[in-house]
Amino acid sequence: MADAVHIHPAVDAGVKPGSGSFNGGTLVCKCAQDPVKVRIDSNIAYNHACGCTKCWKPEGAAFSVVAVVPRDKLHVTANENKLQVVDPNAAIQRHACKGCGVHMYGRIENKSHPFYGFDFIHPELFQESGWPPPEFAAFVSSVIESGVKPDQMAGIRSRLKELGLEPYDCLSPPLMDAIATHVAKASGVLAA
Ligand SMILES: N[C@@H](CCC(=O)N[C@@H](CSCO)C(=O)NCC(=O)O)C(=O)O
Ligand SMILES: [Zn+2]
Ligand SMILES: [Zn+2]
Repeated sequence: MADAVHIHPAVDAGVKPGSGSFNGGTLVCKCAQDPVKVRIDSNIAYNHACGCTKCWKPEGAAFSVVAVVPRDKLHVTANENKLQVVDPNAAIQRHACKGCGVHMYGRIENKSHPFYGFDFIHPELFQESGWPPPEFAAFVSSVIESGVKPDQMAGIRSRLKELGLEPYDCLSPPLMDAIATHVAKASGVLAA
């Protein structure tokens, strides 16, 4: 039998509820010395598991856990010189630590992108606990692009459902609606 796929260490033992009063904290990379630190001065939103090939995942995990914060609530507070952009051509410019490879934040620079104004972060990097848990799983079919066998997908989707993470092959319906609304307003189909 193929080895069981690990979704992500933050959810493999069950999705832990948040404290209900989380309001930010400090993300810390995995370098033993001179870690990069990023301060977040707000709660996180739309926390989800993501199966896409571009989001950073810890060793052995098939999914990342990723959420958004307003870009003006994010500040790099230590060792910013260790950060480099993984792919300058991607919509989300992921700033990774050159020492440990962890992605500290992903920023959208294109002002007409539907999610402009939000930065993507991995809440497991908070030194504080209590952040709101992932709510759904996005880009589930994309794990095949990272090497998961297609015949493992039924098991992965049922495990995600068991964890309460509804699997979607793009984003969740509210986020897809937000994208379509943005596009319809930009084209004039909907009043801005
Ligand atoms: N099948 C592709 C999908 C990649 C993709 O579109 N990822 C999304 C979600 S990332 C956070 O949820 C996205 O918006 N990407 C834009 C970008 O990465 O710049 C794959 O798996 O690579
Ligand atoms: Zn590092
Ligand atoms: Zn992703």
